[in-house]
Amino acid sequence: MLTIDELVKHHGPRAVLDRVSFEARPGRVTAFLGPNGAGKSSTLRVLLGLDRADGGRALVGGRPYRDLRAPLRTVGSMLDGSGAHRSRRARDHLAWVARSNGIPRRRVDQALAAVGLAEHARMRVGRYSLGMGQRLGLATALLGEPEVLVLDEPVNGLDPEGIRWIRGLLRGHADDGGTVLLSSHLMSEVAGLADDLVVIAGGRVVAAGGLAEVTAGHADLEEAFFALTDGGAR
Ligand SMILES: Nc1ncnc2c1ncn2[C@@H]1O[C@H](COP(=O)(O)OP(=O)(O)OP(=O)(O)O)[C@@H](O)[C@H]1O
Repeated sequence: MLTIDELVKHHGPRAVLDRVSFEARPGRVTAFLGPNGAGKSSTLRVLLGLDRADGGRALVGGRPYRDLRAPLRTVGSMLDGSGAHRSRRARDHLAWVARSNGIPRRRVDQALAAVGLAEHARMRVGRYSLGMGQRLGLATALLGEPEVLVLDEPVNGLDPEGIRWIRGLLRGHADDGGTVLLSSHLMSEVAGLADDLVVIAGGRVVAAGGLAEVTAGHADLEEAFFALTDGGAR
């Protein structure tokens, strides 16, 4: 369960988050949608303890991220690709992350297999394609078998087969009772995957609810998105 409650964030005099509130619930895939610069990454950075809010709260299972005892075993995340150094081999990177979070070493190969990188485990990350880097980022998120997944633009760089694969993976996680929050600025990416939508524009939540609820009265998800975000130009 993720709870974002009246979150406020300023950069200089500008409010980039203006009392943002929503929930992402277990057993559901929640898509966090908005045009470029809407405030998606800013929200996720506060949620994951990478940035401080100027007001409000962001909670993972009822606690602020910084209070989690074993964060990667509670919430797996992916922001900005794999997070691994280019000179590192994928397996060594994951082993290091596992060690730092008290995660059993056997999880390294399991996570690599889960994202289809078992055969490239010893390759240096600098030689990975964009899509392979995304898969490694996901392996890192899955490493601690967390209940919650928070993914910023997870589909970036994936080919159609990769997109289909990640959809199945996230669907399976939610169907097993997990909580999935993923951000996207592309409607087509989340159509057919998300159960719930949160639409943000100009730092404010402009719609939130079930897929059918948010898209009611619009021809499709894309039409709803443009209507809710003033064509993404806000
Ligand atoms: N460190 C910073 N200093 C100043 N402004 C910032 C900073 N970080 C973000 N912003 C501004 O905050 C606003 C929200 O940015 P954010 O990255 O959260 O948007 P986003 O919805 O994730 O967009 P995108 O889809 O392009 O990733 C933008 O106008 C951005 O320029």
